[in-house]
Amino acid sequence: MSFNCTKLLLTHSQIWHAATIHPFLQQCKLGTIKTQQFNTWLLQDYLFVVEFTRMLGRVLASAPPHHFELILGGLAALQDELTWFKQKAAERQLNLHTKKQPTCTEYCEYMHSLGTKPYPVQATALWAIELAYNQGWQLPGEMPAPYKEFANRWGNPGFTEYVKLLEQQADEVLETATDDIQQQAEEAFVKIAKFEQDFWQMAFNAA
Ligand SMILES: Cc1ncc(C[n+]2csc(CCO)c2C)c(N)n1
Repeated sequence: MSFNCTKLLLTHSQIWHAATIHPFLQQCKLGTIKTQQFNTWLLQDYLFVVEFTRMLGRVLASAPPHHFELILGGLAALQDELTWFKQKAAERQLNLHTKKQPTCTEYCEYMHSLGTKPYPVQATALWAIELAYNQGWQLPGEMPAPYKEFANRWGNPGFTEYVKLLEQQADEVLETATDDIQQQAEEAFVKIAKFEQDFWQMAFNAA
């Protein structure tokens, strides 16, 4: 089998499972998540998405021109995403000028470090980060209000399509990458899976 995103998911199915199926999301689905847990996630995720926006800017700077369209679409969508996060925080009377928790800080620093990695590694990381939310919010099934809005935002068919196109772009450059770069991409995938699991746990621990 050639080296691609499917292979990464198959090779690391267990850790990917832990990244996308977490009690935090299960309790959103059950409606039993505590406000403090959810609000912690919301605030920390806003801070994460700010740094993710910067990461996507760096991915664009490393990408071949025929990959620009998808990445530029993603960057444009982040304007709305950040505004929406601010709205959700305001509705809950949360202060966005909050300190990042250590897990969030570490993940953001890792995203920053990806900027010096070869493009196939960055494309793989971008796909993995988006897939984690696409699957994570989709897998539990229909969620009750107010979580339904969150689940739909990242579980909807349009977002699923975007993530598929990110996978295609990553696959295209992974297939012809050197063994060393493929190995770096694999390391990035595993690291991101662990960060995703830690991020859910960080919010869950806020109970
Ligand atoms: C910890 C964490 N991991 C992944 C995402 C996914 N994500 C990052 S930016 C964005 C908006 C669309 O590109 C989405 C869905 C997240 N939000 N938080």
